Amino acid sequence: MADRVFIEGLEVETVVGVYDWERDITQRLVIDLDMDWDNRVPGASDDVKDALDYAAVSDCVIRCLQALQPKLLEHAAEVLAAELQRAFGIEFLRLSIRKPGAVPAASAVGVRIERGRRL
Ligand SMILES: Nc1nc2c(c(=O)[nH]1)N=C([C@H](O)[C@@H](O)CO)CN2
Repeated sequence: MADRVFIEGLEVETVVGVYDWERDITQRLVIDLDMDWDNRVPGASDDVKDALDYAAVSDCVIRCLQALQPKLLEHAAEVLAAELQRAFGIEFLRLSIRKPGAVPAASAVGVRIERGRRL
């Protein structure tokens, strides 16, 4: 299945980081998601109930990360991937989390994972 629903550059402000000083502030994370979904069904019905609703997924990402307040980006990615697969029935997804301010000499650092089985 080559069909996807994607979200790029979703910005989430949350407590994140391993150091003590990071637990007292919020920082910006930037999320990219690429999710397998059979778009032929909503393509035929023109009904959002058949679609993977990118607005609902975006809300879920923001709520999940703000509740989790992770130390590591790896933990954030793992929990987020599992929650999105469970809540929306996504079989396979690619997820990256960037932390733009973390290494001043780099424009961004982060993690990227793939979870699930391709459709
Ligand atoms: N692989 C990782 N390395 C580091 C992480 C992380 O989440 N994953 N986090 C930090 C600190 O929180 C850093 O971002 C503070 O600037 C260091 N390395």
